[in-house]
Amino acid sequence: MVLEKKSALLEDLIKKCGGCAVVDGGFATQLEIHGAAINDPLWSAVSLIKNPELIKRVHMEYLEAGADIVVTSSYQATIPGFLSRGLSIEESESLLQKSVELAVEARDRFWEKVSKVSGHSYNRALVAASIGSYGAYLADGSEYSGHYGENVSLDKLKDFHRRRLQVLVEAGPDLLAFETIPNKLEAQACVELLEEEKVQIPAWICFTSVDGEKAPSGESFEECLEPLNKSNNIYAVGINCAPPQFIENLIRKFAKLTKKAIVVYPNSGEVWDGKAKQWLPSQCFGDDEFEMFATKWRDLGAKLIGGCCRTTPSTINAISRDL
Ligand SMILES: C[S+](C)CC[C@H](N)C(=O)O
Ligand SMILES: N[C@@H](CCS)C(=O)O
Ligand SMILES: [Zn+2]
Repeated sequence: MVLEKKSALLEDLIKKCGGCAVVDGGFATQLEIHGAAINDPLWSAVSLIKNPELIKRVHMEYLEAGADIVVTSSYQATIPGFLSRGLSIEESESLLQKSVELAVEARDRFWEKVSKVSGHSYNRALVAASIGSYGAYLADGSEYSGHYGENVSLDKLKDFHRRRLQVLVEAGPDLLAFETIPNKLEAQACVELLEEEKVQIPAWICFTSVDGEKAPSGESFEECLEPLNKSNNIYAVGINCAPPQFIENLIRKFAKLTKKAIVVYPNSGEVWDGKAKQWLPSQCFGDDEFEMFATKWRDLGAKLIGGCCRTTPSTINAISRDL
């Protein structure tokens, strides 16, 4: 019942937006633009320790740009990651909770401000708690390979995700955003966990893709979507942090494989070098191209559209104007 009410909130937002809501853009990218040093095993989540005020500022910038959904700073925030930094379990859990609080505070402050302006065109945004893949935690680029090795079982992945999920859910986000999932095993672990934990918050699960056809593991999306299609917890499925030129084909593919809403928020087209920990120049798309792409993606049926790494508030502004 609670799950249905919360899903209705998202459904209403999509309706208010005319059928397609705008997700924010590269969170880590905007932190870096403001000078944050994130070459760190915790990547963007290091800012939860070092500069929480900057996190709030970045959320505000995406809201001002027109994001209807803001994704929290918890992508690479994990309890084992914080523990290996010398933090206690209590401190680690409180940072996870803080990631949701910062986004909720930004959303509430922004909404209070714009509500006073007559004729504004904003919607009250929703907060999606980011849950990065196991590969993101490994910080070795394996969210783009999907190869976790033979020792990584379904149970191990569930154990990895369980406590963080509980803490994030407890913090009260509107949605859960599983990001850069690279294989079927992890997608299945996430779905089973949502059921086992009786989570009453709708979720989306986004995969990466490095060839525009399959998940990074080489598994077909037909296989990967199979456990998701059966789950009431999953509101939307899609792709994040893959190059934008793959998205049209992938939406067409997903539309044949699922009745779930489709969510897409690609990166700029640059490619992440997991060893060197830097973005390699590649075919890279700017705001004007994103604007054109977004119309196409909406027309193909995507209900949630935004940007991921190397996109900025100006990208989101272009998408928002367009949609
Ligand atoms: C989406 S990738 C660019 C995030 C960073 C990666 N997990 C790492 O730590 O190297
Ligand atoms: N939402 C994440 C990126 C996922 S690839 C972040 O920017 O921290
Ligand atoms: Zn990304």
